[in-house]
Amino acid sequence: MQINEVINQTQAYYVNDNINQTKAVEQHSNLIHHMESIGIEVIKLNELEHLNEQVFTRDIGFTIGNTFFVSAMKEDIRKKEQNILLDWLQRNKVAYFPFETASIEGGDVIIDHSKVWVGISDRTSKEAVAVLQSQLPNHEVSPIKLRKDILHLDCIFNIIDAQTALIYPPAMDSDAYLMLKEEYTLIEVTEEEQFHLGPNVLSLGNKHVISLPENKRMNQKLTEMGFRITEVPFSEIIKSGGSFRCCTLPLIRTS
Ligand SMILES: NC(=[NH2+])NCCC[C@H](N)C(=O)O
Repeated sequence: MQINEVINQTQAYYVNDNINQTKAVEQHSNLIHHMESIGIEVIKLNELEHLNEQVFTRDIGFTIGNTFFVSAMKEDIRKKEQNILLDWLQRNKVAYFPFETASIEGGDVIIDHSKVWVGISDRTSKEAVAVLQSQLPNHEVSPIKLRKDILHLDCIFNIIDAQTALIYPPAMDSDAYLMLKEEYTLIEVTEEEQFHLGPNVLSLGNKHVISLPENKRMNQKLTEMGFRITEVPFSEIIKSGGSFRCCTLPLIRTS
């Protein structure tokens, strides 16, 4: 994992410093270890050395109800990741819906039962949102316009239990913010926490959340609200623009 080709703002910031690969691999293994230790079955796709973004598996697809949607990636380097996913889906006989035209990436798709929030970003288009809505007649798919410098919706918004969400309001359209405020108790993160991808925690259910040790204030606030925080170091991986949510892709949703 390295920053060779800059495809987002976080990478632009860290490109000279770049990624300590040994440390990145160690941090990623540690995340998997934590997940397995609480009974999550982790499936790893084949890794290809030259696919530097492959760790961000969240973006290549998403499950809604019983359907697995295969994303249409915007960046060429990431399109190559899809072959490995398609091969796995076919070998395991998992049916899927492939987005073929307009681009959409899983980091922009946040699912809450019958509500689906989709970031409109440089990576995800309005056209794709319309296709998604047509595939999901029993869901309400709502677009959320993101500020230009924001990569994906999950960099600024994440649902962590039935009624609570983390949010960085300045980076989204104000109408969308008001809509989300109606739905959730919103915990606002600071600019610095957003820069460190604070909202991109991994929510494991039952108020258990995996978060970065750097985001002390945010973690403390969550703890006070009754969440159980496991701090997992991920400093090398976030240099490429994604954190815990981006590095995971749930395959089964019960609702
Ligand atoms: N779900 C996410 N926020 N993913 C982050 C992906 C980061 C990756 N370097 C990219 O630019 O595509």
